[in-house]
Amino acid sequence: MFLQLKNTTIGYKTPLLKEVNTSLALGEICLLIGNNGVGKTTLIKTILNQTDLLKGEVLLNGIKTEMLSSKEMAEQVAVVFSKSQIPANYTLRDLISFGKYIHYPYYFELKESDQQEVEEIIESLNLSQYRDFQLSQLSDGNLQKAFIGRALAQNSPMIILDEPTTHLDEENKIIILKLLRNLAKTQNKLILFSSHDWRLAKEFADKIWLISNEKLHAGITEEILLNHNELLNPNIFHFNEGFVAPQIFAPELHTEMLYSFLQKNFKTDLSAVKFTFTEPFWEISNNHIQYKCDSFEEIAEFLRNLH
Ligand SMILES: Nc1ncnc2c1ncn2[C@@H]1O[C@H](COP(=O)(O)OP(=O)(O)OP(=O)(O)O)[C@@H](O)[C@H]1O
Repeated sequence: MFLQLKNTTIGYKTPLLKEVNTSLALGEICLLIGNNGVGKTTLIKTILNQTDLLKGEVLLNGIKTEMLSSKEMAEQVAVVFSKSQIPANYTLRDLISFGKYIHYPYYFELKESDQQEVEEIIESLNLSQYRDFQLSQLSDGNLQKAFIGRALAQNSPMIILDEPTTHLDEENKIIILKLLRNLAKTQNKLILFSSHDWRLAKEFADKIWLISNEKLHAGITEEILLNHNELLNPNIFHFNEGFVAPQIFAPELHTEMLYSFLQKNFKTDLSAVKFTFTEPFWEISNNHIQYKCDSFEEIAEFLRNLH
């Protein structure tokens, strides 16, 4: 296991997360989730040895992180912070090249093989046409890719990203998440990333680390979701408190859409109403009344007349 947490307690004066025992292997991609302020960034900083542990150990590649110099740490882990400062007057190629400088003093010329590698990273991220752009001229999506490129140039086995999809539109979020999963699978990188877009991000993650109630719940994505009903339970979106869902017999997407429509528009208990979707109609039954609707507008009208 590349990253190991052993009886780890993290926090500041008071603990945020207690007695964690878990690990991650190379080739895995893990999503770190939890409400604002539960300690995601603190956990990341603790792994990076930027914040002191309160108790226990963190091991990277079998070595306690507190034993690693900052250079040795950089050889093991590359980091992309969401609030990364944009260095002024540098091009995209410069930024990605910076990843190589963990290996040399800053005044060194990069070796030809390093320059070649930087070019390959630029190509692999589909950024060739922006190679010589100033960073301030890049779109948010491409800038985020460039920061990931810098992390790749560092050649470390693990990459940690703090909210890599913040500020991106849906299309760019998916591009970044696909890219991260590809890196884990094709280059055997261990990727740990936090995200508030976790409903989307979970589609790309092998594992989830969920922080709640000062505990870290770690496991295979789908298993964590199954065991933490509160994450997927649509009740959390309920706009109307008094709404109780009807029985719905329909394909998954139709069920979801009907549920979504009803919970926004009705405050009532619909548990006695049964909806069955038989293309192209919704058959509705309620206390021996049968009705057929072919649009959500008609369904709304039917239900309004019912109550
Ligand atoms: N240097 C510090 N000293 C003391 N307390 C801190 C320090 N940094 C953060 N905290 C507190 O620790 C708690 C966890 O903060 P952290 O940034 O780790 O949460 P987070 O889960 O990343 O939150 P968010 O989702 O909002 O980014 C917060 O209550 C924060 O105020």
